[in-house]
Amino acid sequence: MSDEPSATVTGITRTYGGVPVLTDVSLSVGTGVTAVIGPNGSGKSTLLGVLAGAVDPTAGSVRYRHGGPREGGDKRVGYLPQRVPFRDDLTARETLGFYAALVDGDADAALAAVGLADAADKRVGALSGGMRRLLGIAQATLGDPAVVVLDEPTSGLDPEMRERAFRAAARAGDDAAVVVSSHDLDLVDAHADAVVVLRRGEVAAAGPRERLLAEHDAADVGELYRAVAGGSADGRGVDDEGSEGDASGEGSETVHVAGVSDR
Ligand SMILES: Nc1ncnc2c1ncn2[C@@H]1O[C@H](COP(=O)(O)OP(=O)(O)OP(=O)(O)O)[C@@H](O)[C@H]1O
Repeated sequence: MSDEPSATVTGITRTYGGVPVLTDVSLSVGTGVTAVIGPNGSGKSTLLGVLAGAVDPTAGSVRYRHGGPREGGDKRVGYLPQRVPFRDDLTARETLGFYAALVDGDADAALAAVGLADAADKRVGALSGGMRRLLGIAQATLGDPAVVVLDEPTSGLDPEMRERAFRAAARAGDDAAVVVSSHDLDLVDAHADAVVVLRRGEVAAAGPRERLLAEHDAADVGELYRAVAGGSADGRGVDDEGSEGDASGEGSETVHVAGVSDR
C-alpha cells in the first residue's frame, strides 16, 4: 500500500443557485475503503460526483495520481451514481459487455467478483434491486480503475445484500481507492479503513477509522456519527463550538484520510 494519495480534492466549493452545498472541502484518499457519511443533504453525493468528474466544482481542484476521469482513453475512475440508467432488456453480461468494451475490461470477471456469475444471462429487468446494485458495482470496477466511487451502493437492499455489496466494495479496495457514501454505519464500521463525516457541506471529521474513534472516544462509527454529525437530519443537533474534528474544513489544509488499514 502506497502512502501517496490516489486522489486529492483541495478547497472544493459547490453552489447551486448561489447556495453552497459543499464549502472548502479538502481531503485525500488512498488505497482501501473510505466511507463518506453524514445526514441527508450534507453533500455526500455532490462530493462523490466531484471526485468522479460528474459534478464540476464551483471552486477548488481535484488531482488524481493515475490520471482523472476525463484524461485519455483509460478509465481511471469508476463511478456508481445513485441512479444507474441500465437498460432492462439487456442481460447482465450484455450490459457489462457494453461498458467493458469502452474500457477494455472483462465483463465475466467483473460479474464473478460481485457474485453475479450465475445471473449473467438474466435480463436486467428481471434482477432484484440488490442484484442491480451489485451489477452497478461491477460496472464501476470494470477496467481496474485506480479510484472507485460508489454512491450509496446499499440503499434499498436487505441486510444480506448490503453485506454483499460492502464486501464487493472492500474487495475492490484491495488495490484501488474506493470511496463509498452510506447511511449503513454498522457496515462502515466493519469495512471502512477511513471515514469522512460531512456536516452541512463541510468536513466535520476525517481520518483513519481507528484514529477517529479514539480521538472522539467513540466505540463505533455510530457513536462517532452522533458525536460529530449530530442526530438531526440537517446536523443542527451539534454545538458549533465543541464538535469539530481534525479536518474542520478551515482553510485549505488537506487531510489524508486513507492509506491506513487495520483489517
Ligand atoms: N442538481 C442540483 N440542483 C440543486 N440542488 C442540488 C442539486 N444536487 C444537490 N443539490 C442540493 O445539495 C444539497 C446536498 O445534496 P447531496 O445529494 O449532495 O446530499 P447527500 O448528503 O448525498 O444527501 P442524501 O443522504 O439525502 O443522499 C441538498 O440540499 C440538495 O438539495
